[in-house]
Amino acid sequence: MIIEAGSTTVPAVTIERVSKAYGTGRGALLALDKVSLTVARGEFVSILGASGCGKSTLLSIIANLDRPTLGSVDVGGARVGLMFQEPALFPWLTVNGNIELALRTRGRAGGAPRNQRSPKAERRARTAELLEVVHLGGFGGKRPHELSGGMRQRVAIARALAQESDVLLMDEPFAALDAMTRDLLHDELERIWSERSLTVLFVTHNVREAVRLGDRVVLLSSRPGRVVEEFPVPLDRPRRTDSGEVASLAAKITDRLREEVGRHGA
Ligand SMILES: Nc1ncnc2c1ncn2[C@@H]1O[C@H](COP(=O)(O)OP(=O)(O)OP(=O)(O)O)[C@@H](O)[C@H]1O
Repeated sequence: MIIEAGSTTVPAVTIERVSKAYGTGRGALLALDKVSLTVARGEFVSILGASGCGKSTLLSIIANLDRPTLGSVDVGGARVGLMFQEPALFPWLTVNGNIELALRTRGRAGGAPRNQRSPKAERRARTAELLEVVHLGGFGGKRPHELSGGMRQRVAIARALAQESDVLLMDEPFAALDAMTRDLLHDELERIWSERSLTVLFVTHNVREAVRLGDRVVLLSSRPGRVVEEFPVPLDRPRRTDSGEVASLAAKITDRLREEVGRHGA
């Protein structure tokens, strides 16, 4: 749900003419070339592009893990969370332990203290709540290796919520999952996104997934990454990945993507 102030949308992320070169001189590699993009608060934007077009580089810059060579990114003080293809949970900690650690590094249990509980008891209660949100109630005592890939990604979503992220950057988070689990997680992510008014930038190679989830699909060119075209997705939610409407817009975007990949001989 895009958040508006009066009749204008409120930007959550403003990317202005961001270029990124790795290395210097003749050996320099231009990964991003003057990428500009504004994402509204509460918007879900899918970013699509061929392999190596700089999608991960762009997310690292937005997360302030890397700096642009030129240009700027403004997240207006929002808390930015990152989620990767691999959930990167601590294997020696239980599910509860992984979430509680995220709450501890946030320095509080999330939200205002609601009663006289100790910080530890508050973290426990908050962890239990978050596990319910991702439909993992009762799994808090398990260790990551005891969970399926889909369940581990749900823990990663709960951890991102524990960090109270306003903006969630997702780098192919469901790419390693089977189609059925992916469908389920699409539904859950969409529910959590709309309930919590999150802003999401979702990187994927999968065109249908991009259309299934996005308010907008932003197509990046092959290296160097540039914004080639943006496709609004005017389809009612919830959508189904295998619906005719999703397939038809995905086919149009795939044609454009092929053209772009062909142009660069990738
Ligand atoms: N630290 C680095 N040093 C040098 N080159 C890098 C570095 N990180 C990325 N690159 C190069 O920058 C380009 C963009 O990489 P990036 O990982 O951002 O692309 P991507 O679109 O996310 O790729 P993929 O879809 O394959 O994950 C690639 O050519 C990559 O080899």
